[in-house]
Amino acid sequence: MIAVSNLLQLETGKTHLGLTGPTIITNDHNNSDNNTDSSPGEHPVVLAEPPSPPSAAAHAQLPSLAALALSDPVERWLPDAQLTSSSTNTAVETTPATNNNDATGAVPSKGGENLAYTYPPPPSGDETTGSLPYPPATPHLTRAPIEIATKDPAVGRGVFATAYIPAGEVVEISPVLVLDEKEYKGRSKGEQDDGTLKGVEASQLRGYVFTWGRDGSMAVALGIGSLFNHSSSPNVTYSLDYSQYTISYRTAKPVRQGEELTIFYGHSVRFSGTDKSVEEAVVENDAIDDGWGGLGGLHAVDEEATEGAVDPDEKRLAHLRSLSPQELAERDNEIIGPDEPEFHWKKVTELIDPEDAELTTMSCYAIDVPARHSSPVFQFVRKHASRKFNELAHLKRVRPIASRAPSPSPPPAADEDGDAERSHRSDPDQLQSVLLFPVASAPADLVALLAASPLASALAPAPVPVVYTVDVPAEAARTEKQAREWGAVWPVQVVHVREGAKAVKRKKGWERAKVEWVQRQAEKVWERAQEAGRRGEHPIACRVTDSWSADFHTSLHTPLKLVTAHDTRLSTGNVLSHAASNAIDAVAVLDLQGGRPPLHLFGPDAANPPYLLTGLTVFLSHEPCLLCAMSLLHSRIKQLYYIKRAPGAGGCGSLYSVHEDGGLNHRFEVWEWDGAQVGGIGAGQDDELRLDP
Ligand SMILES: C[S@@+](CC[C@H](N)C(=O)[O-])C[C@H]1O[C@@H](n2cnc3c(N)ncnc32)[C@H](O)[C@@H]1O
Repeated sequence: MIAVSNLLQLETGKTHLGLTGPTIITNDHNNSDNNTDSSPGEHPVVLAEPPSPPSAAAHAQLPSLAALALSDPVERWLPDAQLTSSSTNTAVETTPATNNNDATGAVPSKGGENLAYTYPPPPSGDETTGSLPYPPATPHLTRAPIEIATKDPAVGRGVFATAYIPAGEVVEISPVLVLDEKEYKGRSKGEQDDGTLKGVEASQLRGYVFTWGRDGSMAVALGIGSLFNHSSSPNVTYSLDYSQYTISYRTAKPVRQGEELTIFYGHSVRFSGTDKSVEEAVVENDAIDDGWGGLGGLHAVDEEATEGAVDPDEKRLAHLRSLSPQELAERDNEIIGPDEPEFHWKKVTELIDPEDAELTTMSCYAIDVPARHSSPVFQFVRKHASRKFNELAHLKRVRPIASRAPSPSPPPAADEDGDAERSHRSDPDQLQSVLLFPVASAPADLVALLAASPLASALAPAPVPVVYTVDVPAEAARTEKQAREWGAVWPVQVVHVREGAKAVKRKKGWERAKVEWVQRQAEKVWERAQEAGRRGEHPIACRVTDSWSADFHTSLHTPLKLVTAHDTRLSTGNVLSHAASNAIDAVAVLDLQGGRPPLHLFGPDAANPPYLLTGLTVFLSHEPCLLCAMSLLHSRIKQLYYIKRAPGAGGCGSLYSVHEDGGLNHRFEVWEWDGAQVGGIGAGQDDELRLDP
């Protein structure tokens, strides 16, 4: 049971516990991932519930395991500010519930709610003799090399490896005993909570139950499942199987012989009476019910840590709110160029911006003739050109011999119709090189044709000069700089027009408000990925949001998030449960339930009616693998931002660039974090994380 206090109430009055297992519906008010999105005192709105696991009272007609698993790692909510400001008549509301049931004393939260729910200490045994309540080792039958032992009386029994266990091994599948809310809490839904523990919750079992679904049911894991102790860096992850009524436990990391196998009980935990918990279970200050599951009785908030602390985001918002509309617009619209320190993103593209292109050359035939004889050469070329279009249109046709040697600024060259004439007029005997044909498309009998051409007659009795090959620029220059550099090879035309798909890297920068919006979304997905890692999953997360539009968003706009999901390959044993897939599935489930936020909350790119992820933006902690990149493409996303590359596996820049393959039926923009690798959001571990090891 996670954060019993962290209840969500829909308009129906239905109350939900934070989910156990990787499933998440989060109370905005308390969830770190959204705290910075919210105004204090306001509460999030859950627009839709993911498919519900069965309640203890409704075990018939179970949904498929797959359907449940898909929604497991998913959080969905709308930002408070938007909902309160723009959708007061929206169909749903949430209110924080309270829980005063704390055997060890209620710990009031900032808002006056009692959020604490502290674990009881393990049975103490006989203090006078120091004997343990249970034998130091307990016999059991399991195929996994594990033993139940008490190595630290303050923690009680735990599960230890008797031999090395590789990562990914299922070490236990525990059947569960499900208790409904009334049985567990000793009171019916809606019944006044008088602050005393009742029912099963009043017993020792309080420290042994897992939240089971969202209707208040709790599950006792029979077998070894109840004996895993908590760690904030666990080596075992687990998943709930609502159809089988089991919880399976799988190693998330290799475990050494003698090492304790631990699971993660919840975002922050408190164990009464055990000093160990203080170092072991660091209390994190603002997240309570992450819905990850874990055993019951999770405490809540560390008030001391948050008391008086000013949320930096709140401070920022307060400043922004103090600005006049004009001041705000000026600030928001200031363009931050890609080379400025605040700009942390680089576009992921294989396409080369023509303005940055290096010189490429092609081989051509040329001939040197006095300027006065240029015209017969041009006529000859026109007559024998094998292509309808002029393959050398991007080049000046003529180069005065004097300028053949490279020079920083070649003299203006003669062209076919104008400059040649001028050069002819200025000095008709000036020798100049004239381009004939690209070698690849020249007539096979070029020399013979020239010998029979009017040029030969014009030059007679002098012979037709030798035809030679010369390398010339293969493309027109796009900038004066390119024209200067490439012109040293052969005079080239300058074309200032940008064209189509190639013109992808317009370096105009982003509005300040967009820079901040992208940064905040990226930080949130990164936090979520780290969180997943702490729980023994691969530290990969995905966040689906609306798309930035300068006409629609301001820096006061609360980032809208449709879903956030994390990778669940380790807990589910399904190698396809990548974060992006989980997120895409979650959006589909949301839509099936009609739970997508009202369209007016989205920027103008969102499809109307909604269709897949059309027009939406996706933030990923890591570059998507090829499969996920294709899934995002099929989902019709508008943009993708990722923080870390996945060398050898990524489908958006590393192995391949799915997002700009002209043969596929959709394209999207991709940006990669380019900020500090130390101290920034991309800092730290998993640089080389492979998505498909
Ligand atoms: C599910 S039980 C685990 C098995 C338990 N140690 C036993 O002996 O039965 C949960 C209880 O174990 C203890 N515990 C688990 N993890 C702990 C930790 N990291 N630090 C201190 N106590 C812990 C707490 O007393 C908690 O109520």
